[in-house]
Amino acid sequence: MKSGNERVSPALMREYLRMYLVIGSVNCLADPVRVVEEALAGGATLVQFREKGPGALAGEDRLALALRLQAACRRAGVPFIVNDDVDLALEIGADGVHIGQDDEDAGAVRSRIGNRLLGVSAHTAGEARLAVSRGADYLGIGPIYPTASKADAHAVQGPAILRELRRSGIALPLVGIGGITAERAGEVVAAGADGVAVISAVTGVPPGETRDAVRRILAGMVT
Ligand SMILES: Cc1ncc(COP(=O)(O)OP(=O)(O)O)c(N)n1
Ligand SMILES: Cc1nc(C(=O)O)sc1CCOP(=O)(O)O
Ligand SMILES: [Mg+2]
Repeated sequence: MKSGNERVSPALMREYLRMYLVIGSVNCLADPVRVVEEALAGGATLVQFREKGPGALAGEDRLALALRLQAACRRAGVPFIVNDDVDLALEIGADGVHIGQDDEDAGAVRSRIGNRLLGVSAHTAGEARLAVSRGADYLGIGPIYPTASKADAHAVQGPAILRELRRSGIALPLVGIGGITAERAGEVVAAGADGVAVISAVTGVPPGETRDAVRRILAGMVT
């Protein structure tokens, strides 16, 4: 990723959001490092380490996996973001953090992480405006469609939420998340997202097919 001491520009952030892989070991049918390497070869533009849920790694195993995935991203020049755990992100020198409405306060996280990337989940225009004022670089908006990858997901919003946020004046880079497939990626971007964040559409394909899964999603966004 481009390094420097300044906040990421909205233009570069939009590029990073294009094909955003969210991944944890529990999501994978193959070694997560292999999945990430193949996804990067297919054109993934940003990777989030989301190691949570039943069966998730903890302690040293979790740290070791984070370091291996981070190294794969560094080799590919793609930013690596940690979900929820600001301490882990700082410990390993990650490129950023993604937090939700039930996580640490976005303003406090911004103070802790300096100019690293900060993503914040938002479900309404009010949450979006607050996240912007607290220093978010992008917003994760979802679930756009039904998802089996997050047990405590909010109600499905449909692509309409993206149009609504844009209409209400939210100009920050946005990424749609939740149930997005190659077939649906085009309508998510057409509704106002700068890209798509996916788990199962990439991690749920048979080993060896990950690169093509990513390529199909990218192709689905070309209008
Ligand atoms: C890109 C992106 N958008 C939204 C989320 C969800 O974050 P959150 O609501 O904090 O839920 P968890 O992922 O922590 O369960 C995300 N992780 N990434
Ligand atoms: C991590 C996450 N956050 C969501 C939200 O709505 O904020 S939905 C979700 C899971 C996305 O996984 P899949 O691509 O397999 O549906
Ligand atoms: Mg969270």
